[in-house]
Amino acid sequence: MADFDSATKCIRNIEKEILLLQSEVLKTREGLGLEDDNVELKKLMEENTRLKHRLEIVQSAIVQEGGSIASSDSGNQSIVGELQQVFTEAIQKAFPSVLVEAVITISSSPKFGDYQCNSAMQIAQHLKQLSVKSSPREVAQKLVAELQKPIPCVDRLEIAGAGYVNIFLSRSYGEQRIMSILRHGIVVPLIEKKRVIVDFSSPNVAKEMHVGHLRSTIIGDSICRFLEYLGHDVLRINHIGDWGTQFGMLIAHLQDRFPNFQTESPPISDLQAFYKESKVRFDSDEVFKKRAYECVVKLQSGELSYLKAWNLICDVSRKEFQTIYNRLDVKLVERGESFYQSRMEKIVEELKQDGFLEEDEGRLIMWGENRAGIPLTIVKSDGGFTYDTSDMAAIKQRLQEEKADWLIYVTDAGQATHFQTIFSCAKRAKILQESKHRVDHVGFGVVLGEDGKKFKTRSGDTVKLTELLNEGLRRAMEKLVQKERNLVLTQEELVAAQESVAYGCIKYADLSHNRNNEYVFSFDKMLEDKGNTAVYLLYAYTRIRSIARKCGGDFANDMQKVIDSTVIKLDHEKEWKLAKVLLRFTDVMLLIMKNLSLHHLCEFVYEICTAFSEFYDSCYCIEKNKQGEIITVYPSRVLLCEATSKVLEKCFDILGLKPVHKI
Ligand SMILES: NC(=[NH2+])NCCC[C@H](N)C(=O)O
Repeated sequence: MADFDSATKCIRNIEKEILLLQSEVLKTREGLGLEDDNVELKKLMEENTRLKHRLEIVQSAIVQEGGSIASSDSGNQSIVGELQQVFTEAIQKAFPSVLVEAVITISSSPKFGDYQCNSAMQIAQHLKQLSVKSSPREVAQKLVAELQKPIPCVDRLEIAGAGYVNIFLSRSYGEQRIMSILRHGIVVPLIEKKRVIVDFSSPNVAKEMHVGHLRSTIIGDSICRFLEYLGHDVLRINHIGDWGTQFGMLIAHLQDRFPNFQTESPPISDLQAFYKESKVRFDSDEVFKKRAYECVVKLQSGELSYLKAWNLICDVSRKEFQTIYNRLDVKLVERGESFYQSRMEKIVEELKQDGFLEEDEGRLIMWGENRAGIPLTIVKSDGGFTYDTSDMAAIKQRLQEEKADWLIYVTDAGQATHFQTIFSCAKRAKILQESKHRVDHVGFGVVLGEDGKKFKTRSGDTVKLTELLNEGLRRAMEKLVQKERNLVLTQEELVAAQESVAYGCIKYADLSHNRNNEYVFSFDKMLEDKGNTAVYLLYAYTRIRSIARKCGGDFANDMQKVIDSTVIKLDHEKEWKLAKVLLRFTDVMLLIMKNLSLHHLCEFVYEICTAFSEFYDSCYCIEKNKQGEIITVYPSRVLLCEATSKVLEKCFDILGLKPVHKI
């Protein structure tokens, strides 16, 4: 592994060098437009030749390093990455004057191969600009001619249509890779490890934790699982709304309702009702309102009995949130808005001093770069801080104190502008540096009911999450009983299956939709056992797991022995098709790294399960006689099942699904 890491580092350095050299070559080439008698021209041309020569040396070094990685038994490299590299090199050799990186896509139909390189058209365009006439098909031919040396993962290349290069994967390469998954497990893709802070869930104290927060919880947790799997150092932050003026009225109301709250814990079970009561008083009673404001000042100045009252109120919500997190198995570190109080004071002073704040009708506002969009309100006209202030203090704390390289915020898409402005202001204030930091606002659409309207109960109230999860459990059990699973499973197994299905389907329904779109919450749909649902996948997985068990002998008891003594052959079309899907795992991971959209992983898992079911329908893994006794077991196929279950397991882990042994 150490060798592997250093080889990758080396490649990365070389790649950087190449980029630098390429840009220099470009600059030098631009010099070619100078008049003939320009003395600089000769120098530049010499420089150009020198750089080109240097580029070739670096490229051949890359090929050597790349070769050593491909031949090492890491068994889990990105196929798209490898093809991209080989094709880009071929482009550079065949068309040295063109600076185009190869684009590799997955073919839309098997007749176009497994992968495709469609760069010939782009290259032809570039050549045209350089006054070289060449059709895309000719370009493709030249490219393929350049690719005569065997590429480890490729069986053959074909030119099709207007100049597409169809790439067919090599079966023996596929067999080796599947064997490697069995021997060494799935190797984590090689990427630079980062310190990432994911801000998600983040409900508000004393207010409803609603389906929007549930979406944030599910998506955020899955993103964390994904990043943790890749080996990043992840801090999961629950940025709860636990500060602000509403605490004034809550504390004032608490003092009246439970005067001895300091010694006896007040029995507030329904904090939302308590909130509503205090709000009614706040809106109708001037004396109460005045007292509420005084309470805020006392709380913010840190007076003990006020802090105590505040904590009591937060505790009620905290407990409610925690039961939801426990049920969904989501881990979070609470660090609410209150955490930033002193930091808000500090950053306001700094922003003032640096001249970033402007007065606007008594408020202090801050514009982002180029004064685009709407400005942040940093200080309200009454001197108070806002949501914007806390996010400015938070971004600074996360980048400077926590030394994060990457910040992710998971909230509804409605907050996109807020975060873009925060990022923009943080750049202006030199807190955020684009060259050093990555920031993402991971937005998502609203949750709708089956009627296409905002998700509400029949009576029009917000749906309580505890009740929603309870309904999930009830409906999951109904489904299991319908399938007569209660007759086969023990009580314990049945409950395990119920929880796995209920929470699994709620999470999966959310994750499998493109998060940018609104999404219709429907228990009926998510509990269907056909189609891209958790139920279908959990059943498929359990079925795959049971195959080895049914084979008995070493298959059931000592899989390692089978792995050590079997050579996988993927002769049947359906075996090969399934294997090719499995081998896309790394590329799916790398895609999600870019766009943090987990529906790609759901589509991938679904594709694995459908490819598996095609394989299982056409290929015997076990043959039985009429009496139902096993007469033949096909070890290679059983191993393909084993590899499939390994890949599925990883994906389920990332999606937060918990498969059960029996279902
Ligand atoms: N750093 C942040 N602003 N995180 C998101 C907070 C979400 C906010 N509490 C809400 O309910 O909408």
